[in-house]
Amino acid sequence: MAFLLLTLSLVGLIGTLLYLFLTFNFNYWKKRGVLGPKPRLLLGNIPNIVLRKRNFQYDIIDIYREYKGKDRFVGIFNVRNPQLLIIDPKLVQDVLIANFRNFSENEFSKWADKETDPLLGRNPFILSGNEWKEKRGEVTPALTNNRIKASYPIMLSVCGKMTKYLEKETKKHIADGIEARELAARYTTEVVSNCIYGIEAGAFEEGTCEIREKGAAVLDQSFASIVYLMLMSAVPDCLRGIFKRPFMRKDMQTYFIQLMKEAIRVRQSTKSDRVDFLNYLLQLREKKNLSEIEVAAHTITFFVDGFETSSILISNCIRCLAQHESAQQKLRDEINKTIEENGEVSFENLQELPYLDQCINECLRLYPPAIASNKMCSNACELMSSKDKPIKIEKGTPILLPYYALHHDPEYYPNPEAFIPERFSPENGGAKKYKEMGVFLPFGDGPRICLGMRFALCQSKAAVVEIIRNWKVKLNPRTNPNFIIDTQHFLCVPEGGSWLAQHESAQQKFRDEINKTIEENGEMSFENLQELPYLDQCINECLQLYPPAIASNKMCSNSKEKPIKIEKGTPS
Ligand code: HEM
Repeated sequence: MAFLLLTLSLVGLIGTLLYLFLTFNFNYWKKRGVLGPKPRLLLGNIPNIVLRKRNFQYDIIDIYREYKGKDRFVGIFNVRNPQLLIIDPKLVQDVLIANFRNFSENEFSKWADKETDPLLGRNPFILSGNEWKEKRGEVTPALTNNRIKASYPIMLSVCGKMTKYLEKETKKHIADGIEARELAARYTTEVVSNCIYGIEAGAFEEGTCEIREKGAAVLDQSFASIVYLMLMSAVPDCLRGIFKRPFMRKDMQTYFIQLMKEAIRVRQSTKSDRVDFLNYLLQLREKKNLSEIEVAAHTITFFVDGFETSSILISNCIRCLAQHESAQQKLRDEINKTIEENGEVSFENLQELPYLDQCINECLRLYPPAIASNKMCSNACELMSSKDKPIKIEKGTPILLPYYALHHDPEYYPNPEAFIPERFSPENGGAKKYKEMGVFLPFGDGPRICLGMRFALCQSKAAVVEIIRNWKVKLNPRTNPNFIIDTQHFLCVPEGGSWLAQHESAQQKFRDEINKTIEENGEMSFENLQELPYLDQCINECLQLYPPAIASNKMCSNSKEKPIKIEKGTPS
């Protein structure tokens, strides 16, 4: 009995201590005069990090909507940890640009470091202070316009491989069609392998592609890691070191270091002088005497920050165009006109195609791959509330910038759920207008703006051009037409995927018919020409769509009294 009483008292004591630990901070924002929803025990204000009934970002979007107009920011809790959610776009700009000195760190830097994560810990996204400046400074020259231009022919050659792959796949008649993100991931894997390591990944070949699998695994693991680190926010700062674990598995690190070594070996043995990323890294290694780990860390940046984000942009853009046939046709016309005039879509053309730019921007607005940005206060400072009351922000306070919620706010974007590329037309002020308002942030802004933005836009635009010029894209019925952010993902990925309806490109089907005839008969005889069924169908469809004689002007040749009196000579 005494033992039972003792056990019960102990359980009660532990329960009470745990309860106090989890809730003692719940008046943190109230004490500072910051508005905010009441947090729940264990769940805080972002319950779906734990419950996983929907993507936890929807919890944040709901709070944004509820508190918009009430103040410039909201005080919320992640489990028990106070965070400041910014609502006013002017304040978002302040955090990113004007007041950068006080918000220069990403919250992620609390969780990863060079000791636990030798490769990820050297990524500019994670670093802070002088180390961040140094590493960012090292990668920046590798992504100049000239280097991206030098990579453009490689991107075009990967585009060609993608088309061949699609031609093969469409003949297989898979009931569900082709999943757009899977297709785009093959493309970005091949581009990154070629541009960064100078080696072929074989991402469009039959069977498994090792680089693709490893690249995807780095990020799959990251989702679990994000959930883990959100939960670990509940742990006091002084205890965090005990729970630190690497985000990248040891075998992955070894794989990517080996890959980089092999790439360097091949480059040096072929004495190639390709002006690409690897070439730049080799020069940098010499100049700064970089270690193996440091060089490998730079290559990993592309996999971690660029591979998945770009494939999401490409697949979401194709999805939007598949759902909006007239936009798709308008884009195809723009591409075809450029090819007609220049014989190709050059690197310069790609930057200038206005409708392509609008489609990409509208897709980045609707579905920004990074749904929100998690910053951290790096120096204690004050932020002004809407009533001009200064609020003290402590060093280390997480600051949440809700990119998706801003992009979907009807005050800035009327009819925000609709795909309307024309919002970004030059006549409407283009993307610049929204950037200046602080409401268009797919790549962030300020000194920590995405380093790979131009590379990402170039590879994504090249892929979209390639697909749209060759294929009429439609969604397979397996695709949920409503875009619901996947519960399992921390980036803007649709639940269930975007399945593209399979149909052969008319051009390819036509080419196959001609080749088959020549193969069988050695030539295209006069008789063959009359008999080719698909040629006949194409010609008829074209005549129906664009009859060379737009109308016919006939004349009544007999005067008739009934039923309608038509005088002789009346044109009809
Ligand atoms: C469509 C594709 C991409 C999107 C939407 C995207 C988006 C972003 C966003 C939102 C940030 C954080 C900005 C902030 O709020 O602080 C970021 C940072 C970053 N991105 Fe990207 N990104 C893309 C592709 C790439 C690529 C291809 C690279 C390859 C190098 C890259 C490298 C980085 C790096 C290194 C950072 C950290 C910069 C810093 O902290 O100084 N990104 N990106």
